[in-house]
Amino acid sequence: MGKMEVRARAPGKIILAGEHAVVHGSTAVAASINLYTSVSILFSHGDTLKLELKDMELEFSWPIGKIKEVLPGFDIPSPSTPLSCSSGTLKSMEPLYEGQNIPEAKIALASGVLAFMWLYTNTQGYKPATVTVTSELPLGAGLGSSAAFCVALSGALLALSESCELDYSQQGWVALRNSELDLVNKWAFEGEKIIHGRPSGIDNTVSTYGNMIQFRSGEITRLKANTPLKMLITNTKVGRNTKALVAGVSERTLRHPEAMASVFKAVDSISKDLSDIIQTPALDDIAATEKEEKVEELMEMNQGLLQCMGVSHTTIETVLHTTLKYKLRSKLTGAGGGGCVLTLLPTKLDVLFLDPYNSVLSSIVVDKVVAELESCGFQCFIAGIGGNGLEVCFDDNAQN
Ligand SMILES: Nc1ncnc2c1ncn2[C@@H]1O[C@H](COP(=O)(O)OP(=O)(O)OP(=O)(O)O)[C@@H](O)[C@H]1O
Ligand SMILES: C[C@@](O)(CCO)CC(=O)[O-]
Ligand SMILES: [Mg+2]
Repeated sequence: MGKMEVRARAPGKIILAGEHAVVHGSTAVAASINLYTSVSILFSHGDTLKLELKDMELEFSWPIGKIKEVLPGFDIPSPSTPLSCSSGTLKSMEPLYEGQNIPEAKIALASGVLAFMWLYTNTQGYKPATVTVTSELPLGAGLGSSAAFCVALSGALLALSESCELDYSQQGWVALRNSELDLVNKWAFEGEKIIHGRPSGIDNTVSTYGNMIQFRSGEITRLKANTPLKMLITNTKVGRNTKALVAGVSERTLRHPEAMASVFKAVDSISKDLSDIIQTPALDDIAATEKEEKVEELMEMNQGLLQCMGVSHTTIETVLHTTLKYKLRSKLTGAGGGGCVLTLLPTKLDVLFLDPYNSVLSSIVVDKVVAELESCGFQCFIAGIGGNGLEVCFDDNAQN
């Protein structure tokens, strides 16, 4: 007997080094953060498929007949065979959101809705259901909201399909087996392609498996972090979309192939150095401080190269200058063009974390820099780094 209901949650991420260059074959390093996107699916007996995006107060509803018309051929879904959505199929899916009145300001959501529809029909066919999405992640801000959405959705869909053999009696959040995570990751990548155009796969991979990873051309190395990194995250609140930024870097690469190849090669070395440093244990406080200084320097170098790629922004530059006044180094994270910036908080600042969600900072320096950044209209927070990846829950009573 299959299960009727499931919830899945997947984390967002920060990229410590290597964004954009990773699309062109360089190494990158990323870690999960403790902010999640959750998807719940409840099969129903009606003849509609509903998608509720709770945070945006948006609700989509399609008669099953309409879905069959637009996306024929999924009467027998094949959840164990990840399939790419061709550009022709994407085009033919447009009528699905045309009648749904997406407000102009939220039009970027259309690609997320199409990714949903592709993943749903491929794994569940035309079953009526209500799918509910909630997220703690800011959308389009560099923290991997698109990947967390695709991973949580693929996780929930596969957990309800025959390709997963799960023990439904388990209580609370449970992890899937590695082979199942591999399948979720492949499906989430297909969703990311619909949203991003040309994703490297790093975001969905770190969201699926969690912790910290080194990633190069689809090859994953799970890192054993021996360095506790504390990062301040500043959201410039300037909206942007990853697809356009990734395309912009590719165009620059076509115009200046040799120069950009050198930039990507430099980023590759930075990511590898960073990965080595993170994995080497520090034997005493002096060694720990030296390691942090190297991390800071590598972040600063990576930021310079991101500027070469054309993905910085005046607000990002403001964050860099503001933090530098306090001798703190920063770099953009994710696709740039606005979005979030990371600032390393060295342990010597003696930062105290009392609560992972509402972190209370004891450091005078951090208090001052946060106040100055917030006076510019930015939003600062500290997230836990390197936690679990995708988890699912069949326990109807569990709320969190
Ligand atoms: N909770 C969600 N519900 C529906 N769609 C979502 C959700 N989260 C993300 N998306 C889709 O992903 C898009 C944002 O993805 P985008 O890749 O541009 O930014 P990001 O993933 O937040 O940042 P980055 O890719 O730099 O890490 C949204 O416009 C929407 O289409
Ligand atoms: C900009 C990018 O490198 C990271 C976005 O988080 C795109 C990708 O790797 O898919
Ligand atoms: Mg994204």
